[in-house]
Amino acid sequence: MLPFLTPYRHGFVRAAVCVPLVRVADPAYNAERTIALAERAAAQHAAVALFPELGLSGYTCDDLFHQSALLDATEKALGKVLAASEDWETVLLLGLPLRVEHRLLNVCAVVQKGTLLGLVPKTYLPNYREFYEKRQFASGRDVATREVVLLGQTVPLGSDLVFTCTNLPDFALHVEICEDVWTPLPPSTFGALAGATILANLSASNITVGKADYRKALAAGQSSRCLSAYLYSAAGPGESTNDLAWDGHALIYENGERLAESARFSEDEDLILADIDLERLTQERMRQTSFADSVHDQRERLSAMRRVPFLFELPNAELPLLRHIERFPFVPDDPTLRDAHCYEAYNIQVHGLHKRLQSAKIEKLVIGVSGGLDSTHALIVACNTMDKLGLPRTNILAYTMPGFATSDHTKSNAHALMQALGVTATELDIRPSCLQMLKDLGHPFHDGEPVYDITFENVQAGDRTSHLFRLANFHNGIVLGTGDLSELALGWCTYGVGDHMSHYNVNASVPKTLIQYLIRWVAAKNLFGEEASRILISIADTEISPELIPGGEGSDKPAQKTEEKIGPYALQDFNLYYLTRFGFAPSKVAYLSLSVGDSYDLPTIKKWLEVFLWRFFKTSQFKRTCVPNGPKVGSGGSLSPRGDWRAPSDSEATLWLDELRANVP
Ligand SMILES: Nc1ncnc2c1ncn2[C@@H]1O[C@H](COP(=O)(O)OP(=O)(O)OC[C@H]2O[C@@H]([n+]3cccc(C(=O)O)c3)[C@H](O)[C@@H]2O)[C@@H](O)[C@H]1O
Ligand SMILES: Nc1ncnc2c1ncn2[C@@H]1O[C@H](COP(=O)(O)OP(=O)(O)OP(=O)(O)O)[C@@H](O)[C@H]1O
Ligand SMILES: NC(=O)CC[C@H](N)C(=O)O
Repeated sequence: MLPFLTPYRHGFVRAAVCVPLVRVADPAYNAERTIALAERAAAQHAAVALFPELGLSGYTCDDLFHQSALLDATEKALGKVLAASEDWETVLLLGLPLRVEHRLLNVCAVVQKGTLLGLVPKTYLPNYREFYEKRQFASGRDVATREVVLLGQTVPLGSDLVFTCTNLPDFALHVEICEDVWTPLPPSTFGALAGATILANLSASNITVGKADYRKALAAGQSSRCLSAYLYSAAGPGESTNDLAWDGHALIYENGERLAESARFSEDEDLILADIDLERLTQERMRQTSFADSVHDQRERLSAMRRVPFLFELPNAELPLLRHIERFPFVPDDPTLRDAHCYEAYNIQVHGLHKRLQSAKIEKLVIGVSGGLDSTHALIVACNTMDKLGLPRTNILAYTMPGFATSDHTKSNAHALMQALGVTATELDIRPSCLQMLKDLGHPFHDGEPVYDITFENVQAGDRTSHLFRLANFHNGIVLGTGDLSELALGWCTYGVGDHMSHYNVNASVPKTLIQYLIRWVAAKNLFGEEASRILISIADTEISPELIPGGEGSDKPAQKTEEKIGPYALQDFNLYYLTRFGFAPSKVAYLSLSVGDSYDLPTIKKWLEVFLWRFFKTSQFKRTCVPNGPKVGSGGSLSPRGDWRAPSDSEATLWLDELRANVP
């Protein structure tokens, strides 16, 4: 088995996109520069390395393409690269002009370990505005043969080739050339439907103002629509600037996400690398059933496509993961993106509640406000919803309900918040009714014994819920739920008569790490005024606790620290995202978590992942199979049985735990 610390162990392959220095009509020089970059890609254990369109001759040769001397020399240059490739595992994608059936094709030679695996011709030749390719070239559609003899090898030729790695079947490659992806039906679409996970484009796109963004949109769009990776390499320094300019734009995209991009306009050659998550792509194809429907519709064409097998010896060495992994998948590192996510999450929540109140013709909300994160955020959403409905915020009946372990700190924050927001604030002491219930149960706490068991905890959570529901009846309102996605994943809520239940829950699809950030975001935007912002920051800074078990004598702090019990939310939200959104095995989740490169070491990651697996797969699904309504907020996140997550409440967790224990050192 490969070492744990290599991307190749976890379903990734490494891709390189190269922008060599070229000299127009100097194939010997171009071969030399190509070999130098290919060697670098091979040394980095890349599985594939892409070069630009017509890179061995230069793209801008114009009518020189019809000079035999140039064509002969370019074939010779290919022979040189082919010979150099003997020792490399990396599959090289090289651009050159090639004579076939008395026509000139613009092709990609697919080369590995001294073998010509295939030749892929350009299908769509641009012949408009600055482009005159039809003057020199024919399309791949214009030749009848499906095989040529080149440099002594018999090689398949066509845009219908899918290069499939026999020992890593998810690694399947399709190639197209520049303009091909500018068309409504790019050849790579069929490549993807035929099973290719990596689509490569050899390009020689000249640069004009704004065009780089357009290329990125194409790469993002094609990779998303095809649930694939998209590699793109535009020609760079050295191409003729007779009438055009070249920026050496190299891109690696995966399912709409940019993994790597070159610094453009460099006067030097360039090479970018990224590790592509093939498992993520194949998981996505399995999940998105419309992908298979498209295969069905195109089956005639797809079944005629040809597979070219090749072997890629996996590097048996520790390698760093060349890919940025964020600790907080629900809260992006990039400030602009994060701001946009917060705006959307918040508005989705408000929109959901707005519609529910309107359609139920109910104008009042009942909510328990603890001074903790979840109820604070739900209260903010409630206020904004009332504002939008044109109803007074006093229609929000907010109750702070101290129990046996409520700290002065959270209680005073709860009061201050309710006042600053202008809602109807009431304090309701639950201790008498809890004591009554503990007495009815015969619980020793009623007789003064410090027994703080689950019953003691849930009596308080249940009593609050019981009060809130009856208050809703009494005032003709609905109970606003506050429990978040992370708690639902971990089963960290009191079932039924407890914080599990409400009439509508705006937080059900919002993970704790995002709630924490949303509260800071609302404060930073000062959406509810200075005083509210100050309190929001204080709440966001408070240690997370359910406050159900009292601290020691004279202590104002509750005994429970949630994250000591169920693990840091930073880790558990990470686990939640990768397990439920992508279906990755626990060992891969641990590997990704370690690849974040922050202060969490592997034993810590493993320990809390084990807790997550046990709680998520074994003990808490019954809580998720019956949850109140609430809007789905993020792509990685709804556990509603009516939406994203339908699962048996009586399954085993052994499989996941064993996989973790067996495969994580
Ligand atoms: N598979 C299954 N199908 C159907 N029912 C099942 C079941 N497994 C257990 N049960 C039943 O469910 C009971 C367990 O569920 P439950 O009554 O909810 O109790 P439980 O999950 O044991 O306790 C709730 C936990 O959530 C924590 N909590 C509560 C409230 C708020 C927060 C917070 O921080 O936000 C945290 C609290 O500290 C405690 O650890 C079992 O005693 C059993 O009766
Ligand atoms: N002292 C309290 N007063 C009023 N409501 C409370 C109180 N404690 C808990 N609740 C209600 O029960 C819900 C669950 O309690 P819990 O303490 O888990 O959540 P929270 O305090 O809002 O946020 P966090 O989960 O971050 O602590 C709260 O969101 C709140 O609606
Ligand atoms: N070489 C090409 O096929 C270039 C055409 C493409 N539309 C571009 O501008 O990049």
